[in-house]
This record gives sequence, C-alpha cells and structure tokens, in this order.
Amino acid sequence: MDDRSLLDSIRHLIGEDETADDCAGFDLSDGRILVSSTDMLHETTDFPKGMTEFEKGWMSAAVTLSDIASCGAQPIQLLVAVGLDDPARLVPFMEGAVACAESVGAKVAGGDIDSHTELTVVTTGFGIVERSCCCRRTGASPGDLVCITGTPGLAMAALEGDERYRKNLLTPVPQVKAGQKIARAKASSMMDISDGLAISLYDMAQASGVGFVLDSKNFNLPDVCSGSAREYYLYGGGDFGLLFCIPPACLSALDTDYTVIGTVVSEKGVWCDGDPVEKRGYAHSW
Ligand SMILES: Nc1ncnc2c1ncn2[C@@H]1O[C@H](COP(=O)(O)OP(=O)(O)OP(=O)(O)O)[C@@H](O)[C@H]1O
Ligand SMILES: Cc1ncc(C[n+]2csc(CCOP(=O)(O)O)c2C)c(N)n1
Ligand SMILES: [Mg+2]
Ligand SMILES: [Mg+2]
Ligand SMILES: [Mg+2]
Repeated sequence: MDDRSLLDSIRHLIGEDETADDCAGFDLSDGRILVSSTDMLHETTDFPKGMTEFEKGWMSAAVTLSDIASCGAQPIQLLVAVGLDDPARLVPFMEGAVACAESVGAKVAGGDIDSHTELTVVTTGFGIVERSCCCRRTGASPGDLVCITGTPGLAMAALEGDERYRKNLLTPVPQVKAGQKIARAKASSMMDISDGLAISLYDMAQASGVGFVLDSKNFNLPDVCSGSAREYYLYGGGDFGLLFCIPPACLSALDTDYTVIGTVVSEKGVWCDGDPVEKRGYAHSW
C-alpha cells in the first residue's frame, strides 16, 4: 500500500477536487484566490544522509512553496511545525526554512515546537493569485503542448551519488517566478513534479480527463555518470520543476525556459514513442 492508494480511501470524505491538486483554493471574492498547501517530512524517509540542519529546513520550506508556485501564485506566509529529538537543531533548521521562504518573497509567520523521537516537520504555506491566472491540474485539453521546466532526474542522480547535483537534491528552488509567467501566458494546467515526471503526468492526465503522448527525442535528459538517465528523468523524484500544458499559440508569449515533451490527446493514458509509460514514482509505502 502506498500513499496514493491510501488517499483513494478518503477521497469520498474530503472531495474529488480537493484531493486532486497541489493546493487547496479559497475564493476571496475580490478576484483573487488564496491557495494553501501542507507537507510532512521525516528524518528517515525524506532527508538523505549527510544533510545539514540548514538544508533540512530549506527543503522543508521548498516542498510546500513549490506547490504554491505550481498554481501560478505568489507565496505569502509559511508556518513551520517541528518535532525535535534534540533542541539544538532548531536554530540552524529554521535559518534554512527562513532563507528559502525569503528567497521567494514569503515570510515564515509562525509554527510549532514539540519533542519527538525523529525529526518530523510539517510546513503549511499560503499564497495569492488572480483568479484568471490560477493554474490547476485540471484544464489540459487535446491539442495542448505538454511542457516542463528544469531537468528532471538531477535530484535522483544526486541521491545515487552524483555530487554535481547535490544542490538540486538538498536545496531545491521553488519555481515561483516561472510559475507566474507560465500562468500569465495562459497555460491550461500546471503542477510541480515533486514525485517524478511519469507519476505527475498520470496525476495531471487523470485530473484533466485526458492523455499525453510523449516523444523521447525531445527529452532534455540529465547528464549522469552512472545509472540510466531515462530512468532518473521519468521516475526520479525531488526535482521540483513544473509540468504544464499550454495551447501552442500561447507558447510564443512565454518568457521562461521550458522543454516541450509531448502533446495532449483525448484518449486517457500516458505513452512515450507509442508505448505506455510505467505509472510509478517516489512514494511512501506500508
Ligand atoms: N490526509 C489528507 N487529507 C486530506 N487531503 C489530503 C490528505 N493527504 C493528501 N491530501 C490531498 O491530496 C492531494 C494530493 O496530495 P499529494 O501530497 O500527493 O500532493 P502534493 O502535495 O502535490 O505532493 P507532495 O507531497 O509530493 O508535495 C492534495 O490535494 C492534498 O491536499
Ligand atoms: C530518500 C529520498 N528520496 C528522494 C528525495 C527527494 N525528495 C525530496 S521531497 C520529495 C517528494 C515530496 O515528498 P512527499 O511526497 O513526502 O511530500 C522527494 C522525492 C529525498 N529527499 N529523500
Ligand atoms: Mg505538488
Ligand atoms: Mg506537497
Ligand atoms: Mg504529499
């Protein structure tokens, strides 16, 4: 059992839409949407060995700020709740969380402190976006282009020992400016690819009720010393680039770096060069 199938068991309680996006959305009735997201990270499952406390704080903030970025929103506030095995870890940890939040124009505005056997962190973020620019996982339609920012697979390569990509893994940068530009260019859908490109494609395809046809000739594969670049690219998590769909005519107005990897089709599924893509990625399991 993994976290995705477990989530299926509570969708009827929370709502299909509420459990199918990076952020919850609250209509402020003044033309803007308040978006919010929360994430939990643990020492043993989420923080690779050798990370500094500062890097753990940065990563904890980044995972949530990335969800806010993926809606095209401006992050405003971040709350950081920390369960600590050792109180001496708090200051350097929070220095990292504050640095990450400030780097994208957000403020750490509260949180909580508890004692715990394992470092356990919950970050909750809030952002604001004009309703007309709020991107969701729904909205992709046949004929749109499928695009990504960044190079998927670098975090996974670092996890497998490639020191060149250490920063990609340990201090990921939430793509706030890129998210806003993509949303303003009238992308039809957007999400971050925290759990890997392939699983994110399936999540977006399901939310939008469409399918994706990818062409591997267009893949911007990572330069890796060992392992399979394609495996890392499709199935590695922790990169925090953005996946978005956009009508071809809107692409010329988009002033940010991106890679077109495929097109949206009406048939449900995800294919690459004619073959189905495996539906897997980073997951927590029991
Ligand atoms: N315990 C829960 N109760 C209610 N909704 C939940 C719960 N867990 C997850 N969700 C919702 O399910 C959706 C998918 O969650 P998921 O954690 O996969 O998304 P994510 O935050 O984009 O991914 P990541 O955890 O990699 O950042 C989100 O809308 C989230 O709010
Ligand atoms: C062991 C290990 N593997 C990969 C990563 C990269 N990583 C950081 S956050 C994240 C996904 C979001 O987490 P969640 O789905 O729990 O919210 C991933 C895949 C890591 N930090 N440690
Ligand atoms: Mg997300
Ligand atoms: Mg999240
Ligand atoms: Mg999650």
